[in-house]
Amino acid sequence: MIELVEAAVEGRLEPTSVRLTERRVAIIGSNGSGKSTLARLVNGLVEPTSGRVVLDGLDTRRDGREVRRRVGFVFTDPAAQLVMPTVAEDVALSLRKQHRDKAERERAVTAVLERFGLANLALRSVHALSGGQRQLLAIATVLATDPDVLVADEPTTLLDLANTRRVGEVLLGLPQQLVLVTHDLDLAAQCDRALVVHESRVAFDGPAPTAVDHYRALVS
Ligand SMILES: Nc1ncnc2c1ncn2[C@@H]1O[C@H](COP(=O)(O)OP(=O)(O)OP(=O)(O)O)[C@@H](O)[C@H]1O
Repeated sequence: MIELVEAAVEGRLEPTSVRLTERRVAIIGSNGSGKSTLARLVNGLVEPTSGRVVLDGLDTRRDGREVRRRVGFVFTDPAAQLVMPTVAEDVALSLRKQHRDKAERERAVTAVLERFGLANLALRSVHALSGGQRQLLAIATVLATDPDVLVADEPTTLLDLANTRRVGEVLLGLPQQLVLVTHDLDLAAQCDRALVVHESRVAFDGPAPTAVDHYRALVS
């Protein structure tokens, strides 16, 4: 469970208290409203300047390292997190701690790539992938570490319609808890709960379709 207790980031997010237990939680709202700040609080990338953020009993400020091990983060631009020359090497890098044995690691890499429909691209340079393939790979490398929670910050913003659907389906179908910051209101509406962030505070929190309507009304 993710819990924010009066968690605030000065100038970016007013004191916010929420308990997130649903499997798929969307965060929507205008540019600069505080969505990324809220999402980054969850994995300790941003620390609260007051209040606290707790993940399954772990305080993000006190237990930052353990929190980051349990919470995977996917960025808008997958290039930011793909560091190895080939697709297979990139997945292998994120599996190096779980599988120290090389043969075992290679089997695990194959399994991850198959799960995401990337097996035929294993030897491809990460620079020679389409945007959608690259984002799927970024998600695959994060999930390879088996996090309890996945936070994705506008993961479909750079993608075309088909890839937005594909990545959306992958994310919404995950067994892990998902915190999804998105401007894609169709995607947000499919979540189990959505928060509307407006002018640095949570202006609405409830069922996702209702939250989408609330956001539309706010900006109309
Ligand atoms: N590293 C930072 N240091 C200081 N202020 C920041 C930092 N990052 C963002 N901000 C400010 O905090 C506020 C909220 O930003 P945030 O990135 O959380 O918004 P957002 O809702 O995710 O926006 P967008 O949809 O444009 O990505 C903005 O006013 C922004 O300028």
